Amino acid sequence: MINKLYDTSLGLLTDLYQLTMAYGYWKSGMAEKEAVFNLYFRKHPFQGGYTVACGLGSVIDYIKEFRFDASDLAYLASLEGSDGNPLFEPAFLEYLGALRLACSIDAVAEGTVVFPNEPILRIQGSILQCQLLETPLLNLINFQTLIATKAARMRQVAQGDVLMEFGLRRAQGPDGGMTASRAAYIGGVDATSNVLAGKLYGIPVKGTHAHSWVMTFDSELEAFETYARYLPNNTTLLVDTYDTIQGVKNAIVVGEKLRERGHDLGGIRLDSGDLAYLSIEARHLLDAAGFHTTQIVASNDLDEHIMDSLKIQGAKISVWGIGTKLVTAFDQPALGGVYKLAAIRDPGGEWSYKIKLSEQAVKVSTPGIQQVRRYRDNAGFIADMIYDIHRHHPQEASMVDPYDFTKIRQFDSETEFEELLMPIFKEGDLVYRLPSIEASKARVLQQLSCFHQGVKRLVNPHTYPVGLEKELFDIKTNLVIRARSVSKS
Ligand SMILES: Nc1ncnc2c1ncn2[C@@H]1O[C@H](COP(=O)(O)OP(=O)(O)OP(=O)(O)O)[C@@H](O)[C@H]1O
Ligand SMILES: O=P(O)(O)OC[C@H]1O[C@H](OP(=O)(O)OP(=O)(O)O)[C@H](O)[C@@H]1O
Ligand SMILES: O=C(O)c1cccnc1
Repeated sequence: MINKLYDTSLGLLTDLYQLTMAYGYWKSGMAEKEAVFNLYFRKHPFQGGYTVACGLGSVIDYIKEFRFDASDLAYLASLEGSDGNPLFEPAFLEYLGALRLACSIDAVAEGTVVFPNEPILRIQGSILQCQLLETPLLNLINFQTLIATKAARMRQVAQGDVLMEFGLRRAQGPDGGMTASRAAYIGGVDATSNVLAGKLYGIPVKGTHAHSWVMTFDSELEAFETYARYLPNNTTLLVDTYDTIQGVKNAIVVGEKLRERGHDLGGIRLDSGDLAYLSIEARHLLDAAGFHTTQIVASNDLDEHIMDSLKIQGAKISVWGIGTKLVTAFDQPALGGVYKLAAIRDPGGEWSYKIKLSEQAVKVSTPGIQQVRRYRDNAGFIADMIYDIHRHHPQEASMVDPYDFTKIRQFDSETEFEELLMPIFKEGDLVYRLPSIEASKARVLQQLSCFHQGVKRLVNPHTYPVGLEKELFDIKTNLVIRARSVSKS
């Protein structure tokens, strides 16, 4: 999608430092050193208790398209260092021009519920190639995961109501709008007003009309009548341009005419004022006139908290139109996903595990070639365990709380589980069939239904247990101790 938007290949959609490091690896003969990186986040967005992974579809498109074309190389050749000489030598640019990605990528499926420190993507390949992918992978996963999570939160509040995404006009540019529409649909909205997203992603498109339609006519009634005459099968009338209650009455007049012609009044839309009071009044008026199935649509700066409050107030809203707060993730506009080196293969073929130290314990990275095991019982998911695929003995496991090593949980060989990371690319070849966008959307609901209600609540959610398998925990602890002593010596 984005390459079409900008009419270019996408090798340069990265930070300059990835290219300067790549050059350094190439010059020093380290380019082919094998490495493993993990992409994960440290804290749920929106002070929530869960996160919905999204963006793998775009990652697959990106990796398939990845290359540096002649114009990219010409641009890189024009870059200069501080001494005015070219930053990159021609032989390196030739190397980039011939580069074909040969990384192996394992990832969790789109729509999977994930938790802090769990790898969403694990990338294994030459250090040079893994490094080049850091920025684009974070770009593709962070935003879509954020928006899918926001939409999932709204879906949890809306329960069975219809959710429409109206955000394109407020989105962060064209690509922000397109990706938000895709991620919001996977996360839980039913339709979008974004017609290009409808065409390209197969998302249902829906909409009402704007205030300008009403203002164009001499009266609101004439505006409603004209709209209903020409769009009798798409008639949701915006009733708040002048006086909302009078607007509902005018909509009922038009609804009666629609009925005489064999159609029905689809809905009315409220876009200002007290949405609880007005929706209850509108429902009375509509029901009294026999319009029991006419929907009440609400919009106006809605988010999951206002929706929740409106539900508690008994608002009679059955369709929610949500724009700005959804597509911009208004209260937390970025997910802090990171991409960290976890292992490097020695010349002898052995893996050497790596950690990034930090003063804050939560920021110390976890080493190893990781997989996530999600345990369940009859009631649903009970805990996730991050383990090292080369070390762990799969039958029985001890899981350590990484922030309190005295908390240890045992899982016997009878406990059911699923593994979250699946092979996506093997040495550059795609080995995964991306599920349909509908299947990814269904996965979110199916996954969320298996978590305790406390994990899903909006305020002070319960912390779902995520631990490290004991052997991995010990490896990490020893590496931290060693790294701290080296940094002091
Ligand atoms: N009953 C309610 N409880 C909680 N929040 C509400 C309720 N009714 C509306 N809201 C929210 O309150 C905010 C009201 O926005 P605002 O102050 O812009 O008023 P307005 O009615 O939209 O006025 P305007 O005519 O300028 O559009 C919106 O975010 C809306 O979703
Ligand atoms: O409020 P949002 O969640 O972003 O939903 C989209 C909004 O976009 C439209 O109006 P617009 O905001 O363009 O104009 P208005 O504020 O005058 O209604 C629509 O009427 C909604 O209010
Ligand atoms: O169809 C609508 O009602 C709509 C579309 C975009 C933004 N606001 C409303």
